[in-house]
Amino acid sequence: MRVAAISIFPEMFRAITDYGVSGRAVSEGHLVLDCINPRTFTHDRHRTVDDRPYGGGPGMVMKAEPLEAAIDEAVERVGGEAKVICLSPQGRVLDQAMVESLAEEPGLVLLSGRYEGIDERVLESWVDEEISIGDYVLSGGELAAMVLVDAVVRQIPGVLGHSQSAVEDSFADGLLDCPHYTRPEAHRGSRVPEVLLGGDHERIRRWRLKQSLQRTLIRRPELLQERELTAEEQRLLAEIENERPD
Ligand SMILES: Cc1cccc(C(=O)NCC2(NC(=O)c3cccc4nocc34)CCCC2)c1
Repeated sequence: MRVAAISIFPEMFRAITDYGVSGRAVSEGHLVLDCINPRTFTHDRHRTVDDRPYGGGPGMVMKAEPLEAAIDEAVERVGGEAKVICLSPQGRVLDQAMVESLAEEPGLVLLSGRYEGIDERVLESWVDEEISIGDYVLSGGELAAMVLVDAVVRQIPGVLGHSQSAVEDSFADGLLDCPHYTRPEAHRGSRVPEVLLGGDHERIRRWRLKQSLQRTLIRRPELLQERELTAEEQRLLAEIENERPD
């Protein structure tokens, strides 16, 4: 997958190109990430990318011209058929279904704002979709762009080893994760659940699924509303309901 990230802080993207799963995806060629700085497309002495807002008010607004030139370059780098996404608090909040859909795109251009935001004419004419990673105030869109790339790159075949993708398959479909444990068996007097110490893999699978269902029911019940439950999951939920203290 080819991605072009537009940002006045391109070095930030080293966080995903140089580490972990996304870093390996880059080194193995599953992901090509170009970072494009709108400042490259300024022509004044101060390389201005922002200016004061019409209508007054605090802060600055990112100028349309440098951003549009950067988007043009980005679309070319990505190879023409690119979906142009602006990471923005006004966007649709990212979820796993959107991640899986974005992973099907041949190329993505990700625009990250700074200051108070970007000139609206860029959104109107050049941006296909605005996406948010959540309802809180950030200093810029770069971390959001990196969250999106990290989530999307895990969907690319060959990026995750079999074991990791098995984890993805079992729980990425809308449940919270089960508890995880590793050595030692007893840590500060707290022991690992006996079921995990035996070798009964079917019993372990069922225990983990029940734990995920229980956590989802307690912490994020709304996730269960949206999700088809298998017969087994319905049985386990009934067990959980019966075991719940009144
Ligand atoms: C709830 C709320 C209301 C009004 C402004 C802001 C806010 O944070 N404004 C600042 C900016 N925020 C983001 O870009 C941003 C923020 C949050 C999630 C995101 N997902 O993608 C990009 C995101 C926008 C221009 C520069 C950074 C937040």
